[in-house]
Amino acid sequence: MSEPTSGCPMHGATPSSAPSAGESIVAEEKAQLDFSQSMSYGDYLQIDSILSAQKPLSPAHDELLFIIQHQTSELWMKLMLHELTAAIAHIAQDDLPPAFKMLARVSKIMEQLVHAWDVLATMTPPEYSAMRPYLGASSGFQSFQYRCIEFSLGNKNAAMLKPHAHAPERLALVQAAYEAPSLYDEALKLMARRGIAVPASHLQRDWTQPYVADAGVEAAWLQVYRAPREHWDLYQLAEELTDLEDAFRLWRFRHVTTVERVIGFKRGTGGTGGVSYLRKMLDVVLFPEIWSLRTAL
Ligand code: HEM
Ligand SMILES: N[C@@H](CC(=O)c1ccccc1NC=O)C(=O)O
Repeated sequence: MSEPTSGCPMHGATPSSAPSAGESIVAEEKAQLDFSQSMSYGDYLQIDSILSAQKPLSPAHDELLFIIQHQTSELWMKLMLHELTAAIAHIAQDDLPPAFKMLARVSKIMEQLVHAWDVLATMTPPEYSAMRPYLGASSGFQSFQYRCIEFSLGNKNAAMLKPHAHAPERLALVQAAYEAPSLYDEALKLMARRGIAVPASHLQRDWTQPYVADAGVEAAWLQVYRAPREHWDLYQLAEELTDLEDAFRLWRFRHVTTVERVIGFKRGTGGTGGVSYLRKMLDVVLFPEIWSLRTAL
């Protein structure tokens, strides 16, 4: 078993012979204390493997923050993808109530990641500069789970497959998300199955191509928003998509702002212009007609 990277705060405390108040409470509660024969908390959660996965490369104090911030984000992204892929599958099967539950969870996870920036923003430019040289050419740009999320939400771009070309298993996952209909594509197919006219160009197409906004699709959503009671679940779906894109926009904004406060306008380790690239990403609109219909309503 590998050692955890940090010590327990109580390490070194000597137990006294008389039972303490805490010990009496534990005895009264009859909590199980012997785990030599049964599965414990750490066994079930694989805590040893999680806590041995932080391997700072620099002597900088703040590198542990940086690593944990990214690792926890990747764990939340794993759950997001789990929920998102299941939600897409449920929509494709006309089974909306579970999809609503899953999409609401995805939005809450995204909100959680928005708030997570507050922790990272405690790192100052000199603190980050101390560890940045150790990052080499690595960058969040190469996160395969992040790319799967972008693709599942319809932001398709073939160039984003390239950083995964050297790792066939990961490439296959990103490629699958790239080739599949996105959440929005499935929402439009659902709308057509419900008898609302959606342009054929948006129902059967090469799903690897970036989504192009369309007046006919806006007209379709307008029918829903002009008579919500008649199309309640499509209306609810559209509002859940709005929640999700709203939260994602906040995440992008907090990212670019944190990056500017930490590295200014330096180029990114991933090779992009840095803040200039991330600012371009603020212009991405995932579900365009869901936003434009509001002006037309
Ligand atoms: C001090 C903290 C951070 C800095 C300075 C930073 C900087 C950058 C920069 C400059 C880029 C552009 C790509 C490049 O050339 O490297 C980028 C992309 C990215 N970063 Fe960060 N980042 C930070 C924290 C984070 C965190 C906590 C996450 C959470 C997972 C994250 C996820 C990403 C992702 C997913 C991309 C790709 C975005 C896209 O392609 O739209 N970054 N980051
Ligand atoms: N792109 C960042 C480096 C960076 O933030 C990073 C490096 C390794 C793993 C994750 C990272 N986070 C987001 O890009 C930079 O240019 O400083």
